Amino acid sequence: MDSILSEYGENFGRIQGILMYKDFLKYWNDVETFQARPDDIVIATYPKSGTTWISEIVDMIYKEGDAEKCKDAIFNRIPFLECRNEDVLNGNIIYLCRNAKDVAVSYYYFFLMVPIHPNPGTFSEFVEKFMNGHVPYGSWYKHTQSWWEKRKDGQLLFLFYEDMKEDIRKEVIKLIQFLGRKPSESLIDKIVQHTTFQEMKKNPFTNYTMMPNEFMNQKVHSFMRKGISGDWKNHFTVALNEKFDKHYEQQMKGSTLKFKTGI
Ligand SMILES: Nc1ncnc2c1ncn2[C@@H]1O[C@H](COP(=O)(O)O)[C@@H](OP(=O)(O)O)[C@H]1O
Ligand SMILES: CCc1ccc(OS(=O)(=O)O)cc1
Repeated sequence: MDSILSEYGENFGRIQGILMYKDFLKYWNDVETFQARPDDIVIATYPKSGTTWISEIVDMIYKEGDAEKCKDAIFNRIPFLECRNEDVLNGNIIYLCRNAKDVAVSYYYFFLMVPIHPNPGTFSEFVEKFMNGHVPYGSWYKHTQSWWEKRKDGQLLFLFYEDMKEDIRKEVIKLIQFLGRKPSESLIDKIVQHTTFQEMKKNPFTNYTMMPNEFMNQKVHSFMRKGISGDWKNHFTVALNEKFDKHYEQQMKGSTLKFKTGI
């Protein structure tokens, strides 16, 4: 066992070198051999980028804006398909990404509240792990860039959390159109209203309160923590920010993928 893996403990393993929850590895073969149908929709995200938010919006589109039909835990309505062989992926894909600094902040608090994780240490120690990809799902830099390159293949709608924060109506219209539906004002209104941070925070089907405390301890803080862009400014010191930016430039060199780092 390598030193990173031993720090994470028995509930973690590696797949293709990437750190992963062991429970997700059990069915890895099924994940790899999964065949999407052309009318399937796959949502892809790096953790803490707004997976729950985009999932609720997509399900509301499918349920034609009827929130009554969305009354089951979000992870049952939109099940996780963690990782798979992209070559056989012929369904439509929605990729949602979020700037690295806010993801690192959100991930840090996720480590603190979900006891399966090792103690993340100080924020700056955690950021070091994040920069090295020593977190579940591995390197944010590789994840986002590989999906950014795939957008050219078509069938992929690439969205940004920051754009959703800035103008949710615009992004919801893009989603409705991508899913081949008509963006009526009434459908957009219902979705926008139902998926605000405040609504999703109090909705037991999206706020993960259905999970027992032993799995997710919402006494530490709620799963729906802040839901803002730019919270990194409250966590990164000037020195840490400079170090992060330097590393970021190296990792993203040559990439045309650009983020808004705070609205
Ligand atoms: N409706 C919404 N609007 C804005 N942010 C939302 C949201 N629903 C969830 N989020 C935020 O998305 C992050 C969780 O992402 P995921 O679902 O991929 O785990 C959390 O970020 P914060 O920890 O910064 O608050 C959470 O608050
Ligand atoms: C700890 C299990 C778990 C749950 C949810 C995850 O995804 S996300 O952060 O909501 O994107 C990842 C791991």
